[in-house]
Parts: sequence; structure tokens; C-alpha cells
Amino acid sequence: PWGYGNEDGPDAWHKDYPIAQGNRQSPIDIIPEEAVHDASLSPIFLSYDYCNSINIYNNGHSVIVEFDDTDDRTVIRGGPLDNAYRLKQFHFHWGGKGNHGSEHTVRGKTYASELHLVHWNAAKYKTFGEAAAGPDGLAVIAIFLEKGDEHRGLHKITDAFYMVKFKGSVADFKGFNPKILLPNSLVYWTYPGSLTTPPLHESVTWIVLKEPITVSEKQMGRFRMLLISGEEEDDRTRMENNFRPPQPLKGRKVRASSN
Ligand SMILES: O=C(Nc1cc(S(=O)(=O)[N+](=O)[O-])cc([N+](=O)[O-])c1O)Nc1c(F)c(F)c(F)c(F)c1F
Ligand SMILES: [Zn+2]
Repeated sequence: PWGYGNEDGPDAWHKDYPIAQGNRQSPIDIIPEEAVHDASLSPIFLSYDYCNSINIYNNGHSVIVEFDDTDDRTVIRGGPLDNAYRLKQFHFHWGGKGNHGSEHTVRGKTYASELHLVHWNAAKYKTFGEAAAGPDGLAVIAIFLEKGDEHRGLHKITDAFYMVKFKGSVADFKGFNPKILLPNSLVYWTYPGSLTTPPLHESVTWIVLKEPITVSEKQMGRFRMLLISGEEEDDRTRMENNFRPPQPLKGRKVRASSN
């Protein structure tokens, strides 16, 4: 199995997942001056009003909040997308301390964490798994978390981490609307990329918001109390530094929205 350690980490993933060395891998280092400003890029619309979370879950790689994606109640549309994409789950990537831990970087700048809201193209694919394997199957909104004041919307999530400390644990987590995790501005960069964890499918339209939200050191400490090992295992390895480093751009264009 894969992980983020020395033996099983990102540099070893290509052995089981050769696509790791493909032409549209994620994350990337975003260089704002080189992004193409595309006036035809409409704003992103998030219809999260009837959004309802179902549970929170530790899969040994991250902590995930899953949603009911059996209808179009929670979708994003607009921007680079040709139709509505349904929210399936969100999860985070973070570091061990300080301000590293994000996956995408901006001119080399790293953030303490990065939130991924994973959506799938239910207009074109029948299941998430099928969409995840298609070139236009997924759309992931990435939001940077910068160290600073505590984020009140994050409290509900970090307060639930004690219930999912161990790999494989899942707990009810109803009624959480991720709209409260959005920054004020939805200005974004977008580019064609991949999942940043195995199976690394090249099926993701990335939408990276320029404006970070803030998270306090205390809140980040809660992320680091999560474990990658199961309750029955005797090792207690903390879940931290679960981020893949930036990958080669390989000629891809990054576009910038104007609003
Ligand atoms: O559902 C998935 N979610 C997911 C994506 C990312 S991601 O970082 O790659 N991302 O897209 O944001 C990170 C984590 N995570 O726990 O850290 C995730 O759990 N991945 C996934 C999968 F697990 C499969 F076995 C599979 F066949 C497939 F098609 C998939 F797309
Ligand atoms: Zn992710």
C-alpha cells in the first residue's frame, strides 16, 4: 500500500501507479505572472444551500467528510466546467509544523494546509468511480489554509476529530455545510490535472482559489492528533505531511479568472 513515508511515499508511487509520471499530474507550483488571464472564464457558482454532510471518516491518508451525492442538491457549475459537478467529499492535506503542508504552491510559497472539495460529473458519468477514471470526470476546488487567527467554521470539524482518531474509524457528521469554509473571493486559477493521491487518475479539472482562509496553530494541532494506524495496531503514527510535492507542468496552461 502507499503512504507518505520514506519507503511508500510520493517518490515510490510510480512503481504501482506509472501514471505518476504522466503529462497532467497534480499538484503544481502556480506562477501567477505566467497564468493566462481568460476573460471568457465565468465565475464559479457553488449551489451548496441544500448541502448535507453524512459522516466523517479517517481512511489512513486523510480525514474525509462525505456527502449524499444521489441527486444534484450540492453542485458547482460555471468557470471552466461544461456542466454541474456533484460534491462527493472534502478532505485536507497538511504539514507537521509551520507553514508547509499544502499541495499546490504559489511561486514556491506553501501554506499550512489545503482543503479539497471533490466533485464529479454526474451529467456524463453514472458513478463516481467511472467519473474518476474519465478525462473530465472530476472537479476539485482547492482552498489554502494559512496560519493565523482561528477559523470558526473549522471548529465543528476539528472538534469531531476525536471520534475518528484511528484509521478506518467513521462517525456521524450531519448538517455540515462547507460553504462556511469559503474565503470572501472566489477568484481562482484553473488547469487540467490529476488526483494527488493514488490512483492518481488524470481526471481532475483543478480550481484553486487565490484567497486563503486562516487556521490557528491550535486548530492545526487537532489535525496532527489523527493517526494513520488502526486501533488494533500497536504503532501510533501521527497523520501529518500527507501532501504530494508539485509535479512538472509539461506544457500545461494555467488560466486565471477575473472574478
Ligand atoms: O475518491 C477519492 N478521494 C480522494 C482523493 C484525494 S486527492 O487528493 O487525490 N484529491 O483529488 O483531492 C485524496 C483523498 N485522500 O483521502 O487524501 C481521497 O480520499 N480517491 C479515489 C480513490 F481512493 C480510489 F480508490 C479510486 F479508485 C478513485 F477513483 C478515487 F478518486
Ligand atoms: Zn486531496
